[in-house]
Parts: sequence; structure tokens; C-alpha cells
Amino acid sequence: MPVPAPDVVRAADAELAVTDLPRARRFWVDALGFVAIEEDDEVIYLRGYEEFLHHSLVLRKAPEPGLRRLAYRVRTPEDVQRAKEFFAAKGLPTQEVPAGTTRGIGEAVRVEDPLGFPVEFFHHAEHGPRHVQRYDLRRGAEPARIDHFNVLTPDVQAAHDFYAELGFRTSETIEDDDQLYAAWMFRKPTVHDIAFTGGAGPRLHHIAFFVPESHHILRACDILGATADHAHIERGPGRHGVSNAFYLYLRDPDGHRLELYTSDYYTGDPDHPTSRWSVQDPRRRDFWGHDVVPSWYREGSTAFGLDGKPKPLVHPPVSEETVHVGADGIGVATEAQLQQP
Ligand SMILES: O=C1C=CC(S(=O)(=O)O)=CC1(O)O
Ligand SMILES: [Fe+2]
Repeated sequence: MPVPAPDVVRAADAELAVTDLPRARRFWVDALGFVAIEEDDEVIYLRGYEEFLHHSLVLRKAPEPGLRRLAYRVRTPEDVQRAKEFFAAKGLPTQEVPAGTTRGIGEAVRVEDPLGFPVEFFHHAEHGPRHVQRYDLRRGAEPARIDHFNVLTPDVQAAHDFYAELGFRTSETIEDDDQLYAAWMFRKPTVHDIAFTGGAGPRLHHIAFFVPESHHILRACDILGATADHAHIERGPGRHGVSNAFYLYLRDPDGHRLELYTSDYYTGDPDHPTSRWSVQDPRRRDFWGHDVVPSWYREGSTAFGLDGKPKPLVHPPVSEETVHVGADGIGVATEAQLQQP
């Protein structure tokens, strides 16, 4: 008898290890405008202006930077137990997490998914004040809410198939006749809650936050330029082919990548079709055909397992970067180049 999957509502929370908390705060709060809802010398809890749960991102001081967990909200308290049973039935590591282990989050279960990522499922969460119309407080890029996770994994097909078992549907792919190079999958009725980028993994590629309008992305660029922090800008601003979203990728002081993202589209009908892009289409990742910088394909954040240790990397046989020639202008990256950490 198959164990039923938990009813996942959406990507809801994540925790990043950062090596210098005041430096991280200057970037995430002072420059980008995230709301620090609670903080001390060890940890900062951040949220967007539209959010009402306690937080949607935790920055925790640590000797080494990395991803400590990706967290999904599930629909009922019973779905937390269902998640435990679903992953345990597959022989995957699971950990019960008492309420309050993360401020504002009730009892949860932490697992390692088959890709090697630390993933948490929770239901109960404290509500905090919504700042959606506190225009007197809104600053920086005015981040609204957490939108999705993107992870680097050597086998996108296997990742896709597992998350389909978990009840995620597929909005877009990048593929050719031989393989699936990337996939975007959702539970909430937008383009994705999780995306898989082919590459050495398990590593976090980025966490994305929705901003209200494209001008908030331009403002983030202007703010970083004004403070001579322009080196944090990695890729964009631009228009994605996949998702049709307007985007900007930034790297925080520890190298963690975040995406500011807006104006993707609704996917809530039961027969929503999957949009399939050819890996040879130069508009797939940037609709205007702009290059994808090599670091965007090659670099990511270390993932820590449930034991707190860095997960060893598995390299893919073929990477999108080595296949695609054209708008990316990269041509065929050498194996040595791809081995860069
Ligand atoms: O959110 C996203 C939507 C689209 C793209 S891509 O660069 O257009 O593939 C990347 C992304 O996963 O960050
Ligand atoms: Fe993204």
C-alpha cells in the first residue's frame, strides 16, 4: 500500500548559514529592504512585506556558509506526520523537530530528500504583522514574499520524478531528445516552488523572492550601484524565457544567490500545460537572448545534511553549459572549468 504524500501548500521558509551576521544584515535588510522581524547576535529572522507568517528566511551565524534547510508549509497538522511516513517509507533520513526549534514555527519534520537536500515540512506557524500597506516602512526592493527554491542536482530527471511523486506538477522544462536539463515544478498556482538546474549537487542554486513590480528590481540595482556594492549583481536584470518573469540575480556576502522575481503567471487549473523549451533556444533563460554568465551555471551553496555535515558533490555526465552554443556565448566549457567549486 503506497504511503500518501503530504499535501504541500508552498515553498515557505529557508535557513542559510552565514559567516558574518552584521555584514549579511547590511545586505539583506539595509540594501534590499527585507524586514528583520526578530534577531539576536546569532540569528536574524527575515520576511517580506506581504507575508504574515513569522518569517520566510533565517540567517544563522556559522563558521561555514551553506544551506541548512528548505521548508515547505503543509495544509494540515496531519500532513507533517504524513511527510515523515512518506520519506521514512523510502528509507530516507527523517528527524522530528519540536515546536519552537525555529522561532515562530510549530512542530515539523526534517528529512533528506533523494537528491540529498535538507527539507522541512511544517504546518503551525505564528502570525506576525503584515506590512503590505505600510508604505511608510517599505524600503529597498520591497520584497513581498518568498516564491521558490532552485537547486543544483546531477540528475534532473530523477529529481523531477521524485517531486512528481510528492505531488508537484511541472510548468516548464528545458530539454532535448536525450535529456531533461532543467525543470520547474509547483504546488502553489504559480510557475514553481522548486526548480532543478542540472549541475554538481546537492547544492542550493538560489532562493527567490517575489517583488511587486519590475521597477523594484531596477531600484535594487540602483541602490547597489549607489553604495558601490554593484559586485553583488551577478545576472540581469532581464526577462526570463522560462516563467516569463522579470528577474535579477544577486550574490550575498557569503556567495548565497538570491533572485528578485516578478510577473510570472498563474498555473492553477488542473489541466495546466507544461511549456517545453529546447536547450538550443537562446531565449529560454533570457527571452532577449542575453548570455548566462558562467558563474550562474557553475556556482552554488553547499548543502548541509541532517547531521550538519556538508553533502559530498556528485557531478553530472553532461551539463547544459557544455551543450548549448549561441546566446550564452560560452561554447563548450572544458571539463576542468566545470570542476570549479
Ligand atoms: O525562477 C526561474 C525562472 C526561470 C529561469 S531561466 O533562467 O529562465 O531558466 C531561472 C529560474 O529558475 O531562476
Ligand atoms: Fe528562480
